[in-house]
Amino acid sequence: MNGDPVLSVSGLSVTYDVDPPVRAVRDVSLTVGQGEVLGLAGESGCGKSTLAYAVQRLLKPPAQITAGQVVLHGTPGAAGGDDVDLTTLSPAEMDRLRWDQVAMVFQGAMNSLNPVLTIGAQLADVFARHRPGMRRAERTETCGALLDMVGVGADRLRSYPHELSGGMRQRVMIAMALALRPRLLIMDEPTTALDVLVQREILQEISRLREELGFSVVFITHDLPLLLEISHRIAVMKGGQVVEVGTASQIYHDAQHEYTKRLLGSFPSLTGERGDFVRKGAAV
Ligand SMILES: Nc1ncnc2c1ncn2[C@@H]1O[C@H](COP(=O)(O)OP(=O)(O)OP(=O)(O)O)[C@@H](O)[C@H]1O
Repeated sequence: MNGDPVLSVSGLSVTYDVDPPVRAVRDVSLTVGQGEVLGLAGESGCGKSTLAYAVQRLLKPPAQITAGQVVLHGTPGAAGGDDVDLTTLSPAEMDRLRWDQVAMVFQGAMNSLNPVLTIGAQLADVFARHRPGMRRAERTETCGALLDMVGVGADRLRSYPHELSGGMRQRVMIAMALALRPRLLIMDEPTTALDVLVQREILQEISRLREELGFSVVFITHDLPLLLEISHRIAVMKGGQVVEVGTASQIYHDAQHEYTKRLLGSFPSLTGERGDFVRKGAAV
């Protein structure tokens, strides 16, 4: 990992308290560096989403964090720059940090926009809640700038969700997630529902924004070839545990764990043209 850590997860365990209990996340430890893209790979059901929701403290019963810490490290020199263990915060304290410091774009997020409110109104709502002192004119201007930033265009402020394509709506969700300039963006299968070209455009956009704004990304997907392209490091999960962490190149060229090797082997595309791209390296 390069740079100071933004997030350190240590010994985190989550259980769904059903009968019999499901230990969905088992003793997971991970670190995310400043400006880093950490890919989280693994087959369906291995616990990726549960881990992401636990970090954001968005789990609901019967899910329970049974052990571990999720420390959000402060920005050196910034006010209130202490390390905070998110698992110890009250719901109200966590509400203040969520979106502001750690934001999430989840699978199908584009369908969670309110159909009867304009895009502008929904973006403005983030500022109304988290930046109550912001004047209306500034809010409108900032929302327009955000839509420009993600390539939707400020002229769409008055559009309703149904007037935008799926890709555009997902860009709006990314704008919303970045509105308060969080230091960490968690993306859980953010482009799975989109066609491949739109998916690629959005990934390039995220990469550009990350370079411009300097936030870190945890990118979750079962699409290992995609992760090899876009991640600095990749953590491979199986049965609730992280079985291997390495740079994209280490994972591709020198996977240590049998499961990682099997996962790599299950994507024939890695030996084709795309594999060639991967072998030349470089995060997006
Ligand atoms: N509400 C729930 N009650 C009981 N078990 C659950 C619940 N939600 C998830 N699980 C179980 O927890 C485990 C981890 O699920 P999770 O959704 O985190 O995996 P995932 O890797 O994100 O999968 P996917 O890629 O399909 O989203 C699975 O065994 C799943 O069946």
